[in-house]
Amino acid sequence: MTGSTTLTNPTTPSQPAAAAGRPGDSASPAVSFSAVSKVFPARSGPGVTALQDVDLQVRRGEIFAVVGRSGAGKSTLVRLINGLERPTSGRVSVAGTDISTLTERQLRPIRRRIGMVFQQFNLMRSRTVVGNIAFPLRVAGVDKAARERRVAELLDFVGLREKAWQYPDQLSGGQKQRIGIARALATEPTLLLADESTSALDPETTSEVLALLRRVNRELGITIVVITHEMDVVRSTADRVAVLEAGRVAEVGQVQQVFARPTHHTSRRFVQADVRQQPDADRWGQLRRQHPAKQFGQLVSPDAGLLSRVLVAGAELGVPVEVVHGGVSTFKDGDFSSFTLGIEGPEPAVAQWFSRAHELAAQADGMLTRVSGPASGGDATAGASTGTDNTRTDNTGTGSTDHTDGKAEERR
Ligand SMILES: Nc1ncnc2c1ncn2[C@@H]1O[C@H](COP(=O)(O)OP(=O)(O)OP(=O)(O)O)[C@@H](O)[C@H]1O
Repeated sequence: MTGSTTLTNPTTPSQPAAAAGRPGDSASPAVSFSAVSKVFPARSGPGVTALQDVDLQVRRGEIFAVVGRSGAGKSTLVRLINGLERPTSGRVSVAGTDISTLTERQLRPIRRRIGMVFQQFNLMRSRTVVGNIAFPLRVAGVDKAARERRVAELLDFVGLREKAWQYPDQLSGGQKQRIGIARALATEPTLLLADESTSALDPETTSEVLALLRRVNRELGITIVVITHEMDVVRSTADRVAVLEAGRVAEVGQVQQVFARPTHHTSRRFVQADVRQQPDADRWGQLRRQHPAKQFGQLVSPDAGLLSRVLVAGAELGVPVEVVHGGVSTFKDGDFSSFTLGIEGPEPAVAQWFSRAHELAAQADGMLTRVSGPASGGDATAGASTGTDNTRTDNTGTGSTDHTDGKAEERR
């Protein structure tokens, strides 16, 4: 039995290099969408535009998340990557091969290099765990001895060897998904598509499955595209994220960057739903009642050390600054801090502190937004986003949704 990280390839290496995503083709991205639109014809009328002018590149070796609300076009995007749908216009390439015009037969070796993990696991109830994992190997024509070796390796990798002869109905949801992942890895894919792979699981089991996906990426070097509507999945798992809104890419970037400075109103809503460290409307009201003499600033940054630097700047300028709300969120490769600060003192000194703190925040790839005015509740994430103009003051404390949306549209 080999160790958990030394998975071998039982399939015959008959696929063309570009399709398989093997070395020699290393310059091309794992997946590339160029001006892709997908329109589903309707019985009458213009049809449903599921994706419109999508330009995206998934880099080799990364975990790339696609987040969007129901109907945003996430599943259509996945189905275009594995060739189950064809673009109405534009080009979809997998490991450098344009798959938009390939026949079913030409698509087969490419699909073999793409593993799929599903929300509802899609295990065959009539087959044992071994039978389920071995199934794609049977289809690929792998002989019995190689199949058995591979299944044993995969069961070790996902830590479920003792379940080998059980049936799916005898497994918990998390175990089913780990078997689903083992099956997806059977033919040694270079790309894994995880479509809402944790949506049916409780939070603890979700963490286990996401940890397994991170191991698949780290130890096996497999590129992963994670489709989700949950920002905490993005935060804890992905390197980069694309936010889909009504079939268009609203925003794409490094996960921490998108959390720190979401530039589109849809991204802001997703971030806001996840970053609990920012006060909601009730908490804003409470803060203003507790600190009637204070002004407020919202400090966000991937650098947790920024907080102490802005506090020191306050001490140097004789402006008392204190943390009144906030905390640190954990990401795949680091942290993201969000603190609400209460600032007190005469206006020239406070303005001087804001100016200095803005500079410090910019140096730390973070952002400080000044929040003041009537106690009308707050929307700190939206406020933070408007604060890309560092000199701005959010006088409503609500993030002025109309204004921020307008800004975001300009930036698209
Ligand atoms: N085969 C189809 N025929 C017609 N319309 C479709 C088809 N597949 C998807 N659509 C439409 O395309 C749009 C995008 O659907 P898609 O399933 O890709 O979204 P989604 O983001 O995956 O949503 P969900 O999270 O609910 O699964 C929706 O308006 C949907 O109704």
